[in-house]
Amino acid sequence: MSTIAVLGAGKIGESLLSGLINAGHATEKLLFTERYQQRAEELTERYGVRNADVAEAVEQADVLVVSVKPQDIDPLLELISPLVTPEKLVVTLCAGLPTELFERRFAAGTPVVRVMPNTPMLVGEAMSAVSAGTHATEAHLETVEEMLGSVGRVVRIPENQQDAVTALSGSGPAYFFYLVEAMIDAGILLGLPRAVAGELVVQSAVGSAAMLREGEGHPVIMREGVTSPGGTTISGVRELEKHGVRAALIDAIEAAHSRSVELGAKHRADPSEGDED
Ligand SMILES: NC(=O)C1=CN([C@@H]2O[C@H](COP(=O)(O)OP(=O)(O)OC[C@H]3O[C@@H](n4cnc5c(N)ncnc54)[C@H](OP(=O)(O)O)[C@@H]3O)[C@@H](O)[C@H]2O)C=CC1
Ligand SMILES: O=C(O)[C@@H]1CCC=N1
Repeated sequence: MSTIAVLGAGKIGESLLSGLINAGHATEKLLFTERYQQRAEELTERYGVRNADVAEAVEQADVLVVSVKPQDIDPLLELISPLVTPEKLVVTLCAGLPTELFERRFAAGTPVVRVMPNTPMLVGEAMSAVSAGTHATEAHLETVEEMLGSVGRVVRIPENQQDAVTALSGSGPAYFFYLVEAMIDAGILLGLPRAVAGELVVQSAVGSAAMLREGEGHPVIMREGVTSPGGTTISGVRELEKHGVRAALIDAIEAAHSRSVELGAKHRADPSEGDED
């Protein structure tokens, strides 16, 4: 079992720690670094995982998971670049940041794998997409896939698709939660108690997700199955169309993509690559 250090245990770093522990990863084989002592103490208390300073984490871990905000990457790289050797595997979860940024900063030959996961990792239902950097081998990819496979599903993609994946499945849970929030508000408007509205909406979401996962048809076919002629659903769907909800979702995901490109632009060897949007 590899020793994994999470560098920056914020929301996604904590999701990973929690998901790995739930999946049976030994807590002694997990480490994390954090900026603030209070946050570090909370996490150690919650998960029984050891907080380390950066030097200790880099020395002791086989796999270094970089999970700070893209805006915080430079100071972290300053600290770890002199310490990381090519025997380590670096896994970056940072939106927008290309593997070549890490490769430029680390010792020649250091393997880097870029990953875009999502927070359902917390409950073992993440969707993660992985891309190998220049020096990452099949064995490195398999190590990452094994780690992420224990907390959800994993696909391999070319790195030039990572910004799109970030917008779609990285940010995706936020859009589903937003929809659920809005539907619960509608229940409240119609006079249902909040708890009842919440249960109705969440179970409807879970049931719909299960049908989608079973893959028994295209989402359009499943929606048609709910939409009785002259019935209630078509009245609702007409409002969604009138308000341009489909276009709004497409625009939202396109905007998230642009932001991912923008976050990476200043770190690319050729910054003009970020100018496409
Ligand atoms: N949240 C999500 O759903 C997803 C996030 N990601 C990516 O994961 C990364 C983290 O995102 P998220 O978890 O949301 O952000 P958070 O801000 O919650 O987490 C980042 C954590 O890293 C800490 N940190 C910053 N610099 C250092 C440092 N030098 N050493 C140790 N700890 C440090 C931050 O501390 P402080 O609070 O003081 O800033 C914070 O606790 C981002 O790059 C994001 O793109 C990828 C997929 C999904
Ligand atoms: O909002 C963000 O930037 C991160 C990346 C994908 C999900 N959360």
